[in-house]
Amino acid sequence: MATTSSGLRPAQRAERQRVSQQGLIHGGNSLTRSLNNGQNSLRSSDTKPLHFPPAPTSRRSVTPNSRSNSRDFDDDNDPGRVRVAVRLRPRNAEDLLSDADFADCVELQPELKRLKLRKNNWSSESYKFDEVFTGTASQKRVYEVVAKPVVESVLSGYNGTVMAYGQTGTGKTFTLGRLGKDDASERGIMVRALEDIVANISLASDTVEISYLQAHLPGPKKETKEPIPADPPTPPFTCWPPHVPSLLTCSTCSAAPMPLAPAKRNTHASRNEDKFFSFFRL
Ligand SMILES: Nc1ncnc2c1ncn2[C@@H]1O[C@H](COP(=O)(O)OP(=O)(O)OP(=O)(O)O)[C@@H](O)[C@H]1O
Repeated sequence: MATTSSGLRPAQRAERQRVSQQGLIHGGNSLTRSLNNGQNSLRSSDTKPLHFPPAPTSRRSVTPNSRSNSRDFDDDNDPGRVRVAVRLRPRNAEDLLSDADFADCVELQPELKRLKLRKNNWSSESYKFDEVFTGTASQKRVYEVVAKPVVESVLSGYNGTVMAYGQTGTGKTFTLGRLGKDDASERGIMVRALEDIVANISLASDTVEISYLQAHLPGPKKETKEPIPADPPTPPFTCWPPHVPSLLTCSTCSAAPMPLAPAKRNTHASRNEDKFFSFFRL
């Protein structure tokens, strides 16, 4: 988001806690077909397809973070760009307790795929995304719109990455990493992607390589001022046999220890600005 916290009213600052962006990076032409970082990540193995899947004509491609007064450019013809969705999480108990009402500073326009930030009564900025999810969007819908096309590309032989970006407490872990042990409908992108990948590969001949990376800004954080060391990148790892529980276990084992630091807005904050989840079919 282009707005800085220093210029925000309290309600706007609180609203920023609810808004996170999920960006997609994948190599195929698919729904959230954004970016073919494809040419570089194309596998040259004889056993893998070396063509891009055809671009579905029904899928729109728009550019995030365009101000409303800027030129909208429909770059459906740009197969290489990153596609970005924004998800507003529902108000949590703390928001409800403080009777925070965000409607006066943030307006979602899902049908236009826009998010409007009101700076004051006279001025607002509008940002356009590939997809806009309101607080009622289900985990299933977010997966199907944002990540499933990446999975489809991976199954076609390309590498793919789903990245969640946002301030602490905006729902990155919820969107990507929720396991759904108690409520299966809460399964996040990671679990759903693994389920689809494992269901569509040959257990006899395929291997899946996964990389899970969490990144945050090194140095003091605004809310606590204590320094938090940067995570080392988690190296890609492979699992055999490739079934979901073992992949998730490997993911947990391989992940660098996560620094946890309670924040005002998230008592379980991992303090990660970005979470990436990449998968490669080998
Ligand atoms: N879409 C959602 N629906 C319901 N609850 C949500 C949603 N998104 C997030 N939450 C809740 O909001 C809280 C903060 O979410 P989460 O821990 O995923 O944030 P985060 O962005 O990963 O934070 P951090 O970067 O500090 O780890 C959690 O209690 C989570 O369950």
